Amino acid sequence: MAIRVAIAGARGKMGQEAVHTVMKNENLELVAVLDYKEIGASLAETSLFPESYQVPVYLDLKKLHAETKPDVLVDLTSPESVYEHTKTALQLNIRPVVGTTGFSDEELNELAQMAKEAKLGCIIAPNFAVGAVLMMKFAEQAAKYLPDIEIIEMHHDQKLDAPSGTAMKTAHLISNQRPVHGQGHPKEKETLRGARGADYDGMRIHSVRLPGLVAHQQVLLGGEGQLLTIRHDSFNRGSFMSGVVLSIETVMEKEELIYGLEHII
Ligand SMILES: NC(=O)C1=CN([C@@H]2O[C@H](COP(=O)(O)OP(=O)(O)OC[C@H]3O[C@@H](n4cnc5c(N)ncnc54)[C@H](OP(=O)(O)O)[C@@H]3O)[C@@H](O)[C@H]2O)C=CC1
Ligand SMILES: O=C(O)C1=N[C@H](C(=O)O)C[C@H](O)C1
Repeated sequence: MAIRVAIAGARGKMGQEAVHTVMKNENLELVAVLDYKEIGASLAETSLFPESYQVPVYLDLKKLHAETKPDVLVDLTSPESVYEHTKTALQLNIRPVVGTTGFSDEELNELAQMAKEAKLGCIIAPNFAVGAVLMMKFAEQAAKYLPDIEIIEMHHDQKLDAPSGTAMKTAHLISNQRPVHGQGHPKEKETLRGARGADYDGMRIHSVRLPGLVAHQQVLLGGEGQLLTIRHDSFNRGSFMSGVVLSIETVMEKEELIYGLEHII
């Protein structure tokens, strides 16, 4: 039987790609989309999708659930709405697959507790691209040997959160491998605020936003007389789709929250 999928954020850059991916996959059925603006009764009524996409649009997740009974909610919305969507989905027995970034640690902990109590799968993946997951894992390993690290993430200029979820996840993985320590000269002083980037346990994160970019990150690991650079580039949003499908399939088999695609690939 096909997995019944609902998508929140279907009009967005990732959402549109995800809609096409689910529609084309015979093991998945797109039963509804969740929006927060009046865009018509069905996806086909928007100019974004073909006439054949007769997928109902809901403004309320509870109503969506009552009428279309999805197994999974894929969230590709905004940092402002994702926490409430995920919480409500878990309360309604819908398994969340979340690509939206911008969670606080407290929110992640609370959702993990909810998923555990409900024995419900929930996957939160800051990056669905397999190459990006490898980049993070390689950086985590390399940090044992080269613990002075700066992360440079580069994204399109429509991105709402900084640093990116991927940079935060990378820093989180690396921080398990290296002692917290300051980097650069102990007496260094910024003459322009922000010049040294954000500080994550002494590691520095720099966020670049430019038109033309999609999603790119490099991790710079410095040692005496040497530099290791680990870089990943997503050139289009198709790069994320195999991870979205894998997450939808896998979340059906899980009974807890999983944070990061590295736990399921
Ligand atoms: N995990 C991963 O691999 C990836 C994650 N992302 C993350 O996914 C999220 C979306 O990215 P992207 O597609 O580029 O962003 P977009 O801004 O292009 O799309 C977001 C869409 O969500 C809609 N939206 C906002 N709030 C709600 C709501 N409450 N209910 C339903 N829809 C809503 C927006 O509508 P409107 O514009 O009208 O406000 C918009 O159509 C971001 O957090 C981004 O960081 C992105 C790429 C890969
Ligand atoms: O907003 C984006 O585009 C992306 N967001 C995710 C993030 O914040 O890491 C994943 C990817 O980098 C694209």
